[in-house]
Amino acid sequence: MLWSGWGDPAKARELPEPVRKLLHDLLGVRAPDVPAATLESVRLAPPRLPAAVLAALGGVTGPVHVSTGHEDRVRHAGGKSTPDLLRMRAGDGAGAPDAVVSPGSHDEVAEVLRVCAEALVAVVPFGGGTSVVGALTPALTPEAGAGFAGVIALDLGRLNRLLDVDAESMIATFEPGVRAPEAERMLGEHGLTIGHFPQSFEYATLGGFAAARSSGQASAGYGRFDDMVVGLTLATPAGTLELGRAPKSAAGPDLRQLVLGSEGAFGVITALRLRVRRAPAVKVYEGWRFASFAEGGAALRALAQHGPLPTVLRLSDETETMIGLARPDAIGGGDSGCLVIAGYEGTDEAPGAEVTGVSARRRAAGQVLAGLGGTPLGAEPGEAWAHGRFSAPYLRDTLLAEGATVETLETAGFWAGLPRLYDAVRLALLGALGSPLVMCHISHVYESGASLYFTVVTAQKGDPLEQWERAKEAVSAAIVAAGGTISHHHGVGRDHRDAYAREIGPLGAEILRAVKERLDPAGIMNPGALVTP
Ligand SMILES: Cc1cc2nc3c(=O)[nH]c(=O)nc-3n(C[C@H](O)[C@H](O)[C@H](O)COP(=O)(O)OP(=O)(O)OC[C@H]3O[C@@H](n4cnc5c(N)ncnc54)[C@H](O)[C@@H]3O)c2cc1C
Repeated sequence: MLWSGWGDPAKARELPEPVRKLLHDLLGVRAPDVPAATLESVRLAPPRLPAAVLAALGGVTGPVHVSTGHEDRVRHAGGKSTPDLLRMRAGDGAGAPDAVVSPGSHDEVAEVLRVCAEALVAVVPFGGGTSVVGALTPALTPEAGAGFAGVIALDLGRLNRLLDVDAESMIATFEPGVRAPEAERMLGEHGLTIGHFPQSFEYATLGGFAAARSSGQASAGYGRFDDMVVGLTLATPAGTLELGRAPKSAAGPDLRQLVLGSEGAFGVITALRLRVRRAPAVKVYEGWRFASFAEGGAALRALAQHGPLPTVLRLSDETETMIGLARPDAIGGGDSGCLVIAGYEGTDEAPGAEVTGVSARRRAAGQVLAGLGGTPLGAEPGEAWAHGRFSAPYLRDTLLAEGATVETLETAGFWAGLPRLYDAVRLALLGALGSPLVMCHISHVYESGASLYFTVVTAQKGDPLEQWERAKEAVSAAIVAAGGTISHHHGVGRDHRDAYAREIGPLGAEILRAVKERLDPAGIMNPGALVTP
């Protein structure tokens, strides 16, 4: 992973000429005066951890799995939000932990937590490091500086095994540090899939998906990640929680839901039992055009409420369609109207395929889309989307280097309130940034509502971090005021913490604090994330 950007540097993307021209002519983007920092030049505070603590941690994991090296600290200094990348490009390593510790088992995790609680060392569980909500940077917030002897990143990369496949119950048990492609490869050997394909698929881990309540591009067919977790193990400073002994239960509130989305603030997920599906034999993706976002939205709602649901269902608004963002390999060559991508995964061979098979669902969904004003565009847009589905984030690095800030943000609401939410976010962004390019799509649908996912591109003016923070504040306030949730799938971290507290109200925030105090009495777990200290 590129330390100051996204992904494999070999996959870096050139900016298509029409996009470059648009940026310069329409948005007034100009290349920054100062070149981006090199890894070696990133400024870090001297590591604070006392030698005795480092020795105790090394005694748990083996000294080779405790690092205070410059590169390790830089690589764990934050996630991959645009502010994180701007800080890295400016050589600002203030978010870096004092050490990176890599445990190899649940017991080692539990023991590291014990050592850290005793020595008052803050612990940041670190999966793939792809958080976009400031969930990995406690050192940047005053509450983490105060009172702690230091901060460690607890890198879960060594917990990378598939532990068990129960083919009868269709459950796979994983360690949390398995990256998504590796999880799919291992399950593929059993003819199975998780079906979770977020845009961060190449680098994010299963533990991170659970801890941040992630949702993937095929959520219409496979569900959100939190729907897939049937059981888990959580190591906390107060002991271990084992949760989930049946697919559903009426035995009181479901404590799994307290762990899902807990973002390392309560403990460390050390094992996950996931509901899995048969790997699809057939995958078909296609495009449809609607005249407007409202008409396309009505068609998606009909599919969500009355079926049949495609596996992938995504609707771009007019601006996103015009730019061609759903087809990142051909960006700049967009079209008019609003593009829908519908994908169908499964088989045509299994019993009942005449109703639930790929062909049957595609035919029936096609009738709904056509009946509600959609024009079929055939396979080409669908295949272009599938081909470029993980490549858009690479463009962000190119845009940052050009002097444009590009960032994404998302929310969700009930169908009836969605148009108001859409307008509120757009207005907040236009008000805060002048004349940015604002694009939106719907890619997660439910019977009662959907998510809205915005991509914003703007010329950098003054300090780009401050510029974005102001815009983000305005948007968060607009989302809360318009009745949306502060996050459908990115999570809370530090960036959304205050808005989340407003969303759940003072009593809700107190409940969270009480849970944290019980599981993490010393307050060492990812301080400042999720829960207002
Ligand atoms: C380019 C890009 C595209 C993205 N696309 C999507 C998308 O399509 N859908 C989506 O849902 N998200 C997306 N994200 C956000 C991000 O990938 C998700 O939040 C993902 O779930 C994070 O996983 P991770 O392994 O990288 O976790 P990290 O970023 O390492 O950690 C995220 C949070 O979880 C905690 N954590 C990690 N592992 C554990 C564990 N084992 N136990 C306890 N806490 C833990 C961390 O402390 C942190 O608070 C995207 C991010 C980027 C940069």
